Amino acid sequence: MELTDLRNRIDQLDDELLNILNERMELVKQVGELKRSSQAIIYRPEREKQILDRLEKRNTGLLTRQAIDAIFFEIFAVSRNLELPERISYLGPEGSFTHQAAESRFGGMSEYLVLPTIHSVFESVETGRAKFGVVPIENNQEGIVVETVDYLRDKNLSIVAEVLLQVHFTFASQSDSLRDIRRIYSKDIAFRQCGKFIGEYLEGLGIELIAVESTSKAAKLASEEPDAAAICSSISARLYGVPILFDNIEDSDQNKTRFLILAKDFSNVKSTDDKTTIIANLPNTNRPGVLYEFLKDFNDRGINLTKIESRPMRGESTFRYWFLVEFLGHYEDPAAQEIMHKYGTHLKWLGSYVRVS
Ligand SMILES: O=C(O)C(=O)C[C@]1(C(=O)O)C=C[C@@H](O)C=C1
Repeated sequence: MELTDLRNRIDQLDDELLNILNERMELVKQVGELKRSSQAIIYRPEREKQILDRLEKRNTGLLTRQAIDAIFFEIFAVSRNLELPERISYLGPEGSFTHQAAESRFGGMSEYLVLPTIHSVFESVETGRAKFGVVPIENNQEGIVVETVDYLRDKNLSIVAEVLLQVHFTFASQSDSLRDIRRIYSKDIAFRQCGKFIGEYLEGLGIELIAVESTSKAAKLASEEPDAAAICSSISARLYGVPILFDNIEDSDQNKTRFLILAKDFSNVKSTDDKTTIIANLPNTNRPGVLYEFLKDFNDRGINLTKIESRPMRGESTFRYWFLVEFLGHYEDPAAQEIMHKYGTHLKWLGSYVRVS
């Protein structure tokens, strides 16, 4: 077929797609009306997963699961906006990896509130300025983001969903020569994740490494200072117009960051593959065997623990800890319920949500 013929055929299909999408939106609008009259929750990640899983099974064409996810997450985001526009806050500035994570779930059309700290994201959701908040919780090379973990304990927000993002760093600077660069801005975690690149290319050049709150702040600073560079995401380098000198400079290509979507008083319906996050404030953690017995309770019930993170009890003179614990399954599963009842107020349930692997 000739190019014009192909394009004519594409135009015809786009017309059909548009009609079908509008037809879908008519139904979504009715769902929205039903939900509003019963005060039901608009965002239903487990329903979205069900749709995506079903489509993947039916799919016989060229689209990969990743492509189906990308297209349909955008459709869901538009649908939710039609049902009820909801504001989403995220750890900024614009162009941060958290921004990317937020857009992957809430699409390009949602209203976003860009906030400077993890604390301010928690606060915006607590006060209702945003319906959802997006924060990083861990990186698979670097470990936990302690600020997020500590606020999960101290604030009263629920986990709605998790997002996994493959992280790539770029080295961007207005300077064409590495010898003219005097300082590099980035987040401390990013400096550590790009250790090999820094060692190979920048050692001995007397360059100062300056840690700032986010990699996009680093890009912004590098856009203002010609003798500076940033280790940042490629979106933020582009956003601030800083030329990229090297791409994918991270030590490991397995580098993934996990983000959480938070909301107030939120609870997901069970899906086929859930994860649960709780805080454990165990009594008498200094008595031998307390932690062992707690973990054994999970093992005895066949519950797969996926994470246990110790954090110090602040304001005490001894070394005592509380734990962030994650396990596979939903909070409503009988085995999980048994543990929740056994430990009562010593456990705080943060959320059960669709697991992303
Ligand atoms: O099924 C619903 O509950 C809807 O609101 C519809 C819909 C969709 O677009 O399919 C939109 C938002 C929800 O997160 C899940 C699904």
